[in-house]
Amino acid sequence: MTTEKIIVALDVPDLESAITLVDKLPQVTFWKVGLELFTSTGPQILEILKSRQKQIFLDLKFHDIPNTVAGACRAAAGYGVDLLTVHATNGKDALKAATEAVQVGAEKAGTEPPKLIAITLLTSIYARQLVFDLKITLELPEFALQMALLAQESGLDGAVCSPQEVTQLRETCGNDFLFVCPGVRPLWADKGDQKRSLTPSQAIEAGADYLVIGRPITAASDPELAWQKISEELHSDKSVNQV
Ligand SMILES: O=C(O)c1cc(=O)[nH]c(=O)n1[C@@H]1O[C@H](COP(=O)(O)O)[C@@H](O)[C@H]1O
Repeated sequence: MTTEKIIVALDVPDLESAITLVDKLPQVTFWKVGLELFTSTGPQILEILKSRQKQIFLDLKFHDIPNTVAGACRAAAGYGVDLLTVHATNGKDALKAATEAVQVGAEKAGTEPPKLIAITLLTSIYARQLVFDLKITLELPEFALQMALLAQESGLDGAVCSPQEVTQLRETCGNDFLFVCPGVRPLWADKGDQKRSLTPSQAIEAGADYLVIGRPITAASDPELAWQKISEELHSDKSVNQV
């Protein structure tokens, strides 16, 4: 297993903190820029990551009417990023429009289109919340599966799902569909707001193509040591890890 499958979530408030972290972790090849950092810095952070030859997951989780989602995807595809997110619950019309829009946006900018992936169900949601707050009566794994299938039928490249559901989703969607799994926690890390997590090696074993890991690395007192511990866990393929 290679650490190239780890995408580190650059969830920091400003450009200075982002650059400090990127420079502290030169081994990280794939960074995720999400809502906090992109809202704070705009595309400048993407240019900085590209100048350091990093792969970029632009996680803006678009959720809106088809025309608006398509416009946002067209613009985002122009940045030349590698992965881009929308919510599967946008529905089929918006997902199809988004799929076309990334092609158009990338072509216009003269760059490769990003792989477009859909959020199935946020990893911070647990089964009781799905029923009692969101009023969704499908069993949680079934709901996640239906959202992945909707994304696949709409022409997307993959989905974001919890590592707890990835095996089942992979079985149905097949190996050509990309699965990116956040909610990954080594045993020594705090779960925080993540409700459906597995350890890094369990997540890989379950069939994730990529793991997204943020705070266990970025909020650690020693991010380099945290990265090293996770890499060692993956290389030794052990899910049991000591502090
Ligand atoms: O799209 C995502 O990356 C995402 C989807 C999801 O269901 N759950 C989830 O945690 N994420 C993101 O993955 C990252 C997880 O960060 P940590 O909980 O700090 O490891 C955050 O940047 C979230 O925005």
